[in-house]
Amino acid sequence: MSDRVFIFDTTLRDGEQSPGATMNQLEKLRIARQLESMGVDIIEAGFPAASDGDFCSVREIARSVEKCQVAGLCRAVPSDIDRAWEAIREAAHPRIHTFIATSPLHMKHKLQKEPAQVLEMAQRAVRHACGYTANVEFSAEDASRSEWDFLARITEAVIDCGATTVNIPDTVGYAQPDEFAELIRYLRANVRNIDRAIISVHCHNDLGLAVANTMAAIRAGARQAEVTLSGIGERAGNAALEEVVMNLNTRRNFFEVEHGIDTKMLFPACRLLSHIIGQPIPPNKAVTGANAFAHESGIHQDGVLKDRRTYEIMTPESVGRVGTDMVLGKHSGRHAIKRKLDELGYRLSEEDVTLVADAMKRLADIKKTIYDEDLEAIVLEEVFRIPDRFRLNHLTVHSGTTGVPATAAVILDVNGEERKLAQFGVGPVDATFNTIAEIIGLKPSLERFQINAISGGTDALGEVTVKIREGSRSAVGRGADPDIIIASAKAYINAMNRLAKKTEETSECPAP
Ligand SMILES: CC(=O)SCCNC(=O)CCNC(=O)[C@H](O)C(C)(C)COP(=O)(O)OP(=O)(O)OC[C@H]1O[C@@H](n2cnc3c(N)ncnc32)[C@H](O)[C@@H]1OP(=O)(O)O
Ligand SMILES: CC(C)C(=O)C(=O)O
Repeated sequence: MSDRVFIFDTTLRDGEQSPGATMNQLEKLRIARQLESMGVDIIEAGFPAASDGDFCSVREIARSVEKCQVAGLCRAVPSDIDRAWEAIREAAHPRIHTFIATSPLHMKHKLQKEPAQVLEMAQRAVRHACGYTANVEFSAEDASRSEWDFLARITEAVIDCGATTVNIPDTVGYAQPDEFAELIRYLRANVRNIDRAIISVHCHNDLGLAVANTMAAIRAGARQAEVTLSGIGERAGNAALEEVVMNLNTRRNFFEVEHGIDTKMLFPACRLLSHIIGQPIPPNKAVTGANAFAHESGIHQDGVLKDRRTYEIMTPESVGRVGTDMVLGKHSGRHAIKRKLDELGYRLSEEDVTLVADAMKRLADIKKTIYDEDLEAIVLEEVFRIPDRFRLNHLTVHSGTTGVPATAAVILDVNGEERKLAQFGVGPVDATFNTIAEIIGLKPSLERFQINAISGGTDALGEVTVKIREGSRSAVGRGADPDIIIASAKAYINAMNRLAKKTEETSECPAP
């Protein structure tokens, strides 16, 4: 058996099924590029038959990603498979991923089919997909609640039809680690041709066991792990990529398998995702949470001061959380900035480094020390921001205790045309948002407003996240600035841009 575990990232497909985690095409492309430079083996880019928007995103990712395989998910029906192939066929390494449920519950009540019909559909689907490519994955949805004998028969049948990866999902997060490992061992022992395919697992987190089940399955012989950044996904989510990879790394002697991930890119990738979907990383999140390497109590601090290994089983540096002695400020040059970006896990083009360097100099004029978090906020703001239709040119706010309502005067660039207006509000943020909304001509409801200080001190960058909604469409936006009212305006405008982008994408993506 191979000692290499393939990392299959489904942030852009199952991850996007997480409530509130919708991404637009450009954002998906950015995540895909980050995954590619991190060394992910397969990117599941979406479900092309779901919508024209999904189709276009998958096609764009397939066109631009070179090193990874790009998978498109589809039901076991010919029209879905055709659509998936259409979307991924320009990829350097395309993969069709087709699935059908195999548990008695799903077959009887959802598919309303007999097991024999499901078996037949699975075989036909794999044969149909193999007509397009030799790289075909088959998933037995709800495998962990399926009858083992039937699961073994369908697995053997799809391998005979040409499937090269067979995925065993714990679709509803029901399995227990020992039991799931036993299932993998059972399939290895009872599927005649199992050596012709890679066994994959795809675990959900309904009982908080997604990573534990994935690790147990790898121990039992699974050689592909389906994961998402930060574990986002349907309901309680999927196994978190960063946790699975750091289990493999930290307990290398226990698992005795290799993977191709550059672990220094884990933290930046999760931060990028968090920025894009507007969902902060919980402080106690393993590997990437703010507290994951923090030591609060005296005995722990004493131990760490004497030898970090007493309470740290991995180093923050190994997952891309760096704190070096190189401090950036207004006198820093391009080389230092580039080196720091590299340490932080951002592999940027020369053009993007220039954007970051210019923004850093502007910030350094008003803030003496630029911390890593400040630089990261600049990257997210300057490089990973979608092209703006609305841009803030000027903002002045008056507020205080004088009895005069807060007033905001805003100059916005709207599609290249300068527009100005002043409005009142209950407070400075309300006045600013009212004015911006009036200029743009949209009046979305504000569902979330959150502000965090990025680094310490009263001159810290403030990072604002907002979520707005207009009818069925919602969008999150972020903005960072040492002035929290400006950060709020940037976040609101960013959300407005993303709301507008969502409308454009649905109408822009033509069926091929
Ligand atoms: C576990 C997972 O994460 S699975 C992936 C989940 N992702 C998605 O569902 C993607 C988004 N989905 C969609 O956009 C839509 O559901 C579509 C386009 C796929 C299908 O839409 P519709 O044709 O309107 O069907 P709808 O979603 O209402 O019902 C699903 C149908 O597919 C059938 N079906 C479900 N899974 C499969 C499968 N793997 N293979 C074949 N048929 C299937 C269902 O039995 C049902 O059939 P029926 O209409 O004969 O009762
Ligand atoms: C389609 C499969 C892979 C899936 O997402 C699941 O079973 O959860």
